[in-house]
Amino acid sequence: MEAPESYVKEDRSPDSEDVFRREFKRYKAKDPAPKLDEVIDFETSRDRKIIPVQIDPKNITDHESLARLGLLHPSEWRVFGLEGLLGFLFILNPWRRGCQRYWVTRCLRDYPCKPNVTNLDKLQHGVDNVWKEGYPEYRKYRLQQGKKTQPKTLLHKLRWTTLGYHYDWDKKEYHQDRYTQFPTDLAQLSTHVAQTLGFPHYKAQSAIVNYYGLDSQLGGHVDHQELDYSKPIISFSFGQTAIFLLGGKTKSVQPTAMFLRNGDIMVMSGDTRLAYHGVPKILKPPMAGQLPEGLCEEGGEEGVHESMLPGGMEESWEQSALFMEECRINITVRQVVAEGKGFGKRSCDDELQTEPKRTKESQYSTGS
Ligand SMILES: O=C(O)CCC(=O)C(=O)O
Ligand SMILES: [Fe+2]
Repeated sequence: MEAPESYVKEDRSPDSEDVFRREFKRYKAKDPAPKLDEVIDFETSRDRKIIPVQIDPKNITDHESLARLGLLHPSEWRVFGLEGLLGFLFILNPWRRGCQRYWVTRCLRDYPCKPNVTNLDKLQHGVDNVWKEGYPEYRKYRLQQGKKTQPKTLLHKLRWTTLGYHYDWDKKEYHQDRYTQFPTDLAQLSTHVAQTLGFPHYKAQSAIVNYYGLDSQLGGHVDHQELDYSKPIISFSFGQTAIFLLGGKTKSVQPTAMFLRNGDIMVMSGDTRLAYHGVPKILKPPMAGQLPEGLCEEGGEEGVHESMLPGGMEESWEQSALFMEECRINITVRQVVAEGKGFGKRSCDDELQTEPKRTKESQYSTGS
């Protein structure tokens, strides 16, 4: 698979003039830039479609682990649903001070290392440690910005990393043998978030970490290759703000546009587990080189796991910060197979029947 210059994994099916696509194009447009007044903003939560959600205190079983992973006590989380989108949950930046840096650092420095899989593997000789090999050149590029003719660097070309069961983008499937150990910290984070939101026994088995530049998009798609639809997709956003479109089971459903900002967590379950979604735009920061507030915070709160404290990251953060000035990271965590079931059988036959018509193109395509 060739890495696209601009990250467009866009749907090119014949019925392309569908509502989802129309909205995608509208938000993607540069000139004129779209009006953003209809984009749902959970920060101000003014839209009448927004429904506040109460966490069931019975689900808060291990707030100390959540704290160690960098999250506020769930009683402080601001959780929302959206009218007409059953199973969708939005948690507005529930992180403790300074704790997002840890996850950003993991996504940049550690998760893209071998044996995990990245889009760069097929690009060239194979890169063992993308950050280590790519950062010096990237830094030089950024310091010389203005010379637009300069070719993009290796780090600019990093588009995704897969973890756990590695999604095969060519065959468009997971395979039981394409597996490397899922990172323990991310598994803990996902299972604790899932448990708190009422999804006990969640198994984080696979993740796609997406890296977006300021000109990147992710075309409309449904994540339907997992074999257990009864388990949610949990999405963690860091860095620059995205406009996220969440539609319905077909592309004829008018999608809802919302901002996904640094620190926000989103869950797609129930009806929205198989909904079309995509990212038509990353918003440029108000001032060039501006980091989201949460990434400027220095942490050091009590009860946070030692490895998450900035002490161990001080030197490296300066580098990560430079990169995050022009980047958005999203991690989507998935449970691929139901507990006790193998790869042979889909565990939710009911959902299978209601699955949307799939075209080859409606899945991830590289856009190249
Ligand atoms: O970047 C996002 O918010 C969405 C990512 C996504 O949909 C995916 O990786 O399947
Ligand atoms: Fe997705």
